Amino acid sequence: MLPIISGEQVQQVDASYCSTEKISSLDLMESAAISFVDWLMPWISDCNKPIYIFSGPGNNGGDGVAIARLLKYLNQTVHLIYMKEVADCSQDFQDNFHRLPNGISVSKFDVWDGKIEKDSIIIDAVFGVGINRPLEGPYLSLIKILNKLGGLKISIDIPSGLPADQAAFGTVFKANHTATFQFPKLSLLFPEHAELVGELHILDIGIHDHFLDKFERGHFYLRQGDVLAFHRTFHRFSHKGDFGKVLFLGSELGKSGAINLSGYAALRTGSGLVHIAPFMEDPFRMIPIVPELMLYQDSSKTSLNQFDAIGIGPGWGMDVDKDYFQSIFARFKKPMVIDADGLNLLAKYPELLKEIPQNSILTPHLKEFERLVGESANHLERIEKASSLAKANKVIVILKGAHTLIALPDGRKIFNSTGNQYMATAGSGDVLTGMLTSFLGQGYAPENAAICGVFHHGLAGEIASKSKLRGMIASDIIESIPDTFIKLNVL
Ligand SMILES: NC(=O)C1=CN([C@@H]2O[C@H](COP(=O)(O)OP(=O)(O)OC[C@H]3O[C@@H](n4cnc5c(N)ncnc54)[C@H](OP(=O)(O)O)[C@@H]3O)[C@@H](O)[C@H]2O)[C@H](O)CC1
Ligand SMILES: [K+]
Repeated sequence: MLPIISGEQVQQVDASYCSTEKISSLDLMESAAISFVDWLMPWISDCNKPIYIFSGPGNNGGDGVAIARLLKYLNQTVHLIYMKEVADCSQDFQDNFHRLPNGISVSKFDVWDGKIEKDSIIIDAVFGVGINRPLEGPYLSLIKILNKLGGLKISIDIPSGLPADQAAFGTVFKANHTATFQFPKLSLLFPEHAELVGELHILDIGIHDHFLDKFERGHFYLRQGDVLAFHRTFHRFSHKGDFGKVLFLGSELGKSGAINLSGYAALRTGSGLVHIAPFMEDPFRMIPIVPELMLYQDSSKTSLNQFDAIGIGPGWGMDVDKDYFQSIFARFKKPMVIDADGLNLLAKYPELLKEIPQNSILTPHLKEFERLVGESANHLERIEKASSLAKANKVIVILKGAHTLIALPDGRKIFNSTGNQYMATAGSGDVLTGMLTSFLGQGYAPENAAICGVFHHGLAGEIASKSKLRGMIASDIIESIPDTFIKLNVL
């Protein structure tokens, strides 16, 4: 998995990479500029819109100047506005400035006429990871002007004004797209920064992952190439018992869709046998959404250990009896998945947290998480609280949302890269519960089940939303689960 290093460590990684590869920092800036232009050109080459690049005094500004040159070579109309005397800018900025070809309109900000043609493309290269204080003076004036404009606005590496590892501390450029180099900076993953970052793109500039390893500080980014290694393989003699027997408890009357979705998702994730146990006097009267689902009647006296994994919480409501809830932890001694009202009940009876079997997986969304651990000032605090909850109770906490966080009991924090806004639909969480429970039931180590469940869930959402967009529903996500295994070549 890709380590997410701090903004300060970026310079050290650059230096280590440049000295090992025997290249200059200017060469690395050139790689960054080339990767940016290669990424940008396919979707702007036909529109022929003027491009305005705003360059600050550091290497982020230097990237902007190098990009101005490359775009000019590609016959684009480029305006470069720089902020500080060239002699006071970083060396790589200066070297690039002196390489600018003719035909680019170049202005210093304090004498710039302030005109930006309608429908232009704005590229923000004012500050990168070197920002160390809130914007003020001309920088603040500029970003305020740019934030009022519409159109396509792209930040290089990080929206200017946003610190790499903390919550925003003042005015920040509002990008529609952020193209960040090599790895995502932590603050780009915070939900409260979504409006500043826009769509996030990670551009490879050639620095191999192992240059980041020695700076690793417990945060990781989960990419497609990482996931295969977490999967179990099965052979042609495997039978349905090998694929696990799982159970979903619950769903009060009127919410039986929840366990149906979880159960159906577990089947599509590969579970051999899937049972659902609706909270009804006669659970056998329920007709499951697919005939492959089996019905089960639970009582607070019977052991659940015949199952390989169970999922609890979806559709429960808050009327569930505390003794019944508590009995589950005594009757099932293996890792389980706890979601939705299962989490709300834990918030109501926090003394039960200690009774949860070790390595169980808790899957709160932000609101459920707040009920469990209280309010957080920002996502940084939330990430730390999730990690503390995981460590203190020896459970895995999956904090759902864009870039879902997996907080492991050993302190590692993993951010997911799959999924999109269309997954914010009723039942999406029930599907995740089903997938996680399925992986646990298939004998995956809980950490691997969490990683695979979260990644495949997001990927299934991406695949399903391609044709459905806003009309995507949770059942569509389930129908796309098999395609995720095909895409990852997990056979
Ligand atoms: N491997 C990579 O990811 C590469 C990244 N590159 C790019 O380089 C930037 C980081 O460049 P750096 O020069 O370290 O930082 P910035 O460009 O963000 O600028 C820092 C300078 O700005 C001053 N500063 C900081 N905050 C403010 C502020 N609020 N107002 C005014 N000035 C500010 C600071 O100087 P001070 O002495 O004034 O503190 C710095 O001079 C990275 O983001 C990438 O875009 C490389 O191109 C190559 C590879
Ligand atoms: K920037």
